[in-house]
Amino acid sequence: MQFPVEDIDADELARREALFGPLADTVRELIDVTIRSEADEDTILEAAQRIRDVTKRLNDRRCEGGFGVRFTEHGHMMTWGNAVSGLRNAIAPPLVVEQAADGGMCSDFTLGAAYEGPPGLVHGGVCALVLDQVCGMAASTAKPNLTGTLSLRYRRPTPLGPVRARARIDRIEGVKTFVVGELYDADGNVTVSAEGVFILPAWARGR
Ligand SMILES: CCCCCCCC(=O)SCCNC(=O)CCNC(=O)[C@H](O)C(C)(C)COP(=O)(O)OP(=O)(O)OC[C@H]1O[C@@H](n2cnc3c(N)ncnc32)[C@H](O)[C@@H]1OP(=O)(O)O
Repeated sequence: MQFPVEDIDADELARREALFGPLADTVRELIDVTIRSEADEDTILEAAQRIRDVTKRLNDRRCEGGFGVRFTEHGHMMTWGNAVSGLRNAIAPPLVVEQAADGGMCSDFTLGAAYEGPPGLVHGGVCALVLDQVCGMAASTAKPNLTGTLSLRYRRPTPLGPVRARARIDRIEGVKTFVVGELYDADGNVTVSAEGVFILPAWARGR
């Protein structure tokens, strides 16, 4: 795995965040309204054409593959393509994950129409996606641990709307970090609980 270092200072980092963050926010709104719009046919056809035009312009210059995980010269990590928290990723809810008082990780976020599975409810795969990220971050505060096994118990449906995710380390055994986590609905009920084994990969040992 490559982790490129970009030769940019804090001002340039802030400039890029202020440029690309609102673009992703706008596209996220677009995704939501693409699902929910009840505009007339002409409006929909015009919108599709305009989106094609602007997509073509944005495509003129782009990086190869995904964004990757990049660092600034001062060690700031840019996970801007991340599917759950990426600043430039419009399909990310996005999650802002913070350290909780118990030393684990916590995030409050909203899952709208783009994350639906059963009517009005969050898709089970989206619950897994979010918990993988938050459990992975709890496991990776010191070293990069990859998901080896993630076991989920779907205890009750997760309604679309405000959701909380929490995760913390249960124990560490050699290269394996065992993590537990939960999703909560707006009333504070646990909807999904997770147990994960996160592994410090062979290529990262001794680094
Ligand atoms: C900060 C950002 C956080 C982001 C979080 C997002 C989380 C993610 O999405 S990560 C991406 C999804 N995960 C992956 O793609 C991982 C794919 N798998 C792999 O790369 C490898 O199989 C990997 C790294 C898990 C293990 O490979 P390797 O490093 O060679 O392990 P290896 O040396 O064989 O085994 C080490 C130990 O782990 C155990 N182990 C290996 N694989 C697994 C597994 N899948 N589940 C449980 N335990 C495992 C072994 O039994 C061994 O245990 P012990 O030390 O007791 O003998």
